[in-house]
Amino acid sequence: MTDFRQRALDYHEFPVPGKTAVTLTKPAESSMDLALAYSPGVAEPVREIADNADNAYRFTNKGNTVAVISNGTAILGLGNLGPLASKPVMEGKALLFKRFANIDATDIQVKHRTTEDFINTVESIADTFGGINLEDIKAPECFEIERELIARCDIPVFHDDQHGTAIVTAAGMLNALEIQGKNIAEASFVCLGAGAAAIACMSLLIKCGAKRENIYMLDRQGVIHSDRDDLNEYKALFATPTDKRTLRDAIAGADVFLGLSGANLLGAEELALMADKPVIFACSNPDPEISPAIAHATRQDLIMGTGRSDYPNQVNNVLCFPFIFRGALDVRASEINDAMKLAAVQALAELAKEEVPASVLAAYPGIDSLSFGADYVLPKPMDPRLLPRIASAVAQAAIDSGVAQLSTIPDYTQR
Ligand SMILES: O=C([O-])CC(=O)C(=O)O
Ligand SMILES: [Mg+2]
Repeated sequence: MTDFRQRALDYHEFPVPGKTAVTLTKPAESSMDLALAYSPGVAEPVREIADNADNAYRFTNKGNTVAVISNGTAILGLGNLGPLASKPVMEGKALLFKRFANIDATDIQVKHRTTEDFINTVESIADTFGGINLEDIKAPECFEIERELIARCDIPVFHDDQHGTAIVTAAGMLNALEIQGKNIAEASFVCLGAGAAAIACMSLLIKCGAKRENIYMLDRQGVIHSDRDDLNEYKALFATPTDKRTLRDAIAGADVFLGLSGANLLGAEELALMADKPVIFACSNPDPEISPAIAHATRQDLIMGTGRSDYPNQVNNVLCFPFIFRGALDVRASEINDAMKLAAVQALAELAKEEVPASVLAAYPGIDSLSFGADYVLPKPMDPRLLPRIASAVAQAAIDSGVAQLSTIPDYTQR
């Protein structure tokens, strides 16, 4: 483990600090190149954009850029460690945007006093970019931040920890429940955590057929029930009339455990109390609510997912955010709406049921076969089919729901 720690630090430090850099897309070798790139040539696109803002998509990098913006108040499952400490994660998201969807992402860490300050800062710089990916911002502020920025900006604003996580969770959950022979409308859910990801996941699962009355959500105080008077408006949506108070009370007989909270909060004794053939998605990063080793030692009939890449069933927003932005940017969608999110859920869930090409297996040494089942409920992040499938489904949904400004979907197989 210390070895891995050192390796991770070295990866970030050498050969140059950090994970991203800027590259040039135009020649800058001759004096003519410079005359075109800078003064006097640059004045021409300036005039065009001043005349018509849409020309920014034609003459600048706006249309292929996403700002990854955080204030560091909820970094992974590590907590509120401040904006600067979130920079490795935001650079990491930029790396993933580039690697998986060829989107040029810029990481931005915002130090602010009030929520309004943060909103104003992001609004003020939004026009620079084709889209805004909000990341690792704590609840409940993240809900107001996202709502306000969607209203004030005419580019897509997407809080990845809410919707990216929810889309991947919903796709994996639909598949896992199908494999376990359970119907989402009858399944009972325990959601440990009541932050941004938890609320978004349960809300999207309800849109996919889960019943609100079959859900127990827990925060640090225990079960969110109707007699509590300490609930914000978002948690209150999940308050149920019940005598259950603890995780142990809630989990007895449950079909699903969804963890979006912190490390090691689910005990083996509690896992043992769940219904037959349960689904456990322990998604706290980097350390899950229960380790797969303990979970599998406790019972054999479960399907287990985590947020990590080193175990089967990685339930992580990396399976969504690069591709949903690719589709949104390519048809210049003004927002990422529910129709686009549900299209992404469906595309992701369906892809897991298809045969896995040898090129995907080659990217995972140590795995010699993958097929739809308990250890493969979601596609692998290295699967090159994610881009064409999700981006085109999302772009089509944007067109069909009337938020796209362009009506042609690129041929992703030609990229
Ligand atoms: O970064 C990850 O692995 C997933 C994520 O967004 C988080 O945990 O906040
Ligand atoms: Mg995050």
